[in-house]
Amino acid sequence: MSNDTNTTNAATVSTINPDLLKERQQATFDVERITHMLDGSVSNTDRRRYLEAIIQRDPTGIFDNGNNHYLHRTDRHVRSMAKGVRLIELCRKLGIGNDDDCSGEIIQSPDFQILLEAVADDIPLALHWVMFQPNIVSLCDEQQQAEWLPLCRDWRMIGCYAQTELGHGSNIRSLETTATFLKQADGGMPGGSWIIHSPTLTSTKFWPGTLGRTANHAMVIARLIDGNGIDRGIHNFLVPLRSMEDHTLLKGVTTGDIGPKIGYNNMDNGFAQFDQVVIPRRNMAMRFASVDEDGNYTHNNNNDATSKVAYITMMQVRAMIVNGASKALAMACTITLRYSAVRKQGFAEDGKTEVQILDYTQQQHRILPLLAASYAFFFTGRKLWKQLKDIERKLIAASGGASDNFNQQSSVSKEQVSDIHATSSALKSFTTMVAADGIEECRKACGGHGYLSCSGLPELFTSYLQSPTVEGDNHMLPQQVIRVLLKLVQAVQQQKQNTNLDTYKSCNSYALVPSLQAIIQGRSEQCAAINAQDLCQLSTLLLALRHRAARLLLAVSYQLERDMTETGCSLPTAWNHALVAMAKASKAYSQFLLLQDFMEGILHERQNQVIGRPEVDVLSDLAKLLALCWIEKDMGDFLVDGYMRPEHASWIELNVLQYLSIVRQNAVALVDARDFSDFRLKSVLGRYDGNVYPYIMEAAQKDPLNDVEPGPAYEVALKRLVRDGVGVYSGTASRL
Ligand SMILES: Cc1cc2nc3c(=O)[nH]c(=O)nc-3n(C[C@H](O)[C@H](O)[C@H](O)COP(=O)(O)OP(=O)(O)OC[C@H]3O[C@@H](n4cnc5c(N)ncnc54)[C@H](O)[C@@H]3O)c2cc1C
Repeated sequence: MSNDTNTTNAATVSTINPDLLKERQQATFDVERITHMLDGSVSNTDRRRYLEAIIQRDPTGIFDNGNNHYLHRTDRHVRSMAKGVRLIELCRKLGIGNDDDCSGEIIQSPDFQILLEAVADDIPLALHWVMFQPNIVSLCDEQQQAEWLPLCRDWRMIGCYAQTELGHGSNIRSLETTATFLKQADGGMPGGSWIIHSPTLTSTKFWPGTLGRTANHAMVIARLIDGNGIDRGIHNFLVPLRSMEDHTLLKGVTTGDIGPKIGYNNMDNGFAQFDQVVIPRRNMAMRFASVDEDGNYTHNNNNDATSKVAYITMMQVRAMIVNGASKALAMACTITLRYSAVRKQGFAEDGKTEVQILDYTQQQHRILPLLAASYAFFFTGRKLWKQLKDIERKLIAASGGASDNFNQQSSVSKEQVSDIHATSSALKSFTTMVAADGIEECRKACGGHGYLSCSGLPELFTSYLQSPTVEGDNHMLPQQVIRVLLKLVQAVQQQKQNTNLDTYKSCNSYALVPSLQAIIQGRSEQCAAINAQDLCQLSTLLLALRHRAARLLLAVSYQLERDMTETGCSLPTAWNHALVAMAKASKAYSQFLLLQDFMEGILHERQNQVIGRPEVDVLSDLAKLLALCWIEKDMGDFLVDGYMRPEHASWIELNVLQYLSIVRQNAVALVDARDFSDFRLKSVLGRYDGNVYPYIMEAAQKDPLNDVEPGPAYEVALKRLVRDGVGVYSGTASRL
């Protein structure tokens, strides 16, 4: 393991907590093989460990996170910026990004992502690579890219993505910032200009990360008013905010930080107001639409494939989010499961031996399904990434063709592009919700010590809490999922009228078709398990999740139809009535996909001999536990239409208990396999050596509140109470 070399206080193997040692000794599989599987190969693991060591041993010491909790917000912002700058300096020294396929772009190198994670702190520059640069690549034409990308590569231009306004977030059609065309003849720059303006208070850009104090440019989303005064809706504009020489604000621009947030406070999420800011005409992102020197607006003649490539590129962030959900949840599980193995409360039957809290079934029931989910998210995140890359590759190959030949020229159908949008939307929504709730559950499961900052869990939780909101609010995304899936329902419904379902064959949602057909045709699907043993087969559990997903999807379709035909509701009203059902259907679809990908992933790794039989067994146990717990939680969904019977419900409960105890044996080894260093975990409870108590005390003693005796508040306040008697009861009547 890399962990024992990670911290300055690292324990040697001989000082590892005996309970943790015992947990590791009883593992039934090879931990390293799963680590290699998660990294992608043995050499990837070696490379990751090498890069992590570079961060941990950096001679400047800047990456030390030991004092994070004691720093004031401003100091943390400054320090994390210094980490970001040192990281880039190190990358240049190490030649990261020098490979042919990166052409000097550090952020294109997989090593950069590893180093970023190794830093284990949020870097204020992040939106530059998460949103700003990808926007230039996707939405700007070649000439614009040639001009701006080298500046980004060299970290002269540092950008953010400014879409959300004070008054509007989800409803981007109501954004108010304007970009009004000004001809040269009317006083504009040579070739024409845009005037970027915030006409109202509510049009203030509010929330963009990196905007407040860091970025010198913003990709601003504004309403385009062309030279003929026509509002063309929202478009992207590259707006300089600050001088690239001395970082001073440019004329007409006001920006600042939006203030402390629940978490993610290294980051300067910002506001910006524009007072008639003039930028060149060519600062409009012009790949898909352009405006000429006379202010005439045109949609560029890109074929469908080209626009879909841009769309797919942006969607890749979603795959990263699913993978991020896996890692964040796995970190929380690592902390909580190691701590649960070390922490003892209550007595065993002999009345003397104390019980590891991990042995309580309730503790297992709270944490082990989350551990299983973190593995499921890994397999799905990886598959989603591969699917998106594959579609992107095929679309790029087809992008020379004309728009109307799109389906013929490309092996990617329009249905497939919509389908991957639905898949990624459903998974983003579900996995980030599970991860956010799961981290908090892990925190609570550590009792009082989980409430300590030094447990690492509060910051993990509060930083992660943004994920359900950003990149599509989790409660909005199900609408997009259902909008796509309803077309599949329609195609299945119209099948008798010769509608071709073949176009859906390479779609993820096609897997729902057998259940959709059965339900539509009135053939009742029923769970075939005849005993508890049957009901823990992965294939049986997957069929149950498929049936439920299909049924809930059809329920949305029927509800919309009923509302509109029987009660005469308009579509928007019926749609609003169906929102709750949509959320349920989207979640059910995600669970089906996740289990299916988990099963396929295990098989794939086995076939490629990345893992052996013992690893297959332990991963299959995890997959079973996950599916059983999901079904147990929503049992009503499976009983309501008779898919399952009451005896199935009791078998599920029995099986949950059985698989909790099976998975429990390998719980610590399964989190060890994630190979999070102590440096990354930043948790006294989750330490690899399990020496929890000395380090809790060390953290307490380090608190600056303990620096002076008799306490910093004594002289300025407490003394007046205790010694000077301001609180002494004088017996007089109230004067209020
Ligand atoms: C940490 C953080 C970082 C961010 N970074 C950026 C950034 O870099 N750039 C940027 O531009 N923005 C950024 N944002 C803003 C983010 O994109 C928005 O917060 C998000 O899109 C949600 O919009 P909103 O906050 O206006 O919520 P609202 O749209 O006001 O939503 C509030 C509630 O209403 C519900 N709701 C709204 N409309 C509907 C509807 N039609 N149907 C059903 N329910 C509805 C939502 O589900 C939600 O529960 C960031 C936000 C956070 C918290």
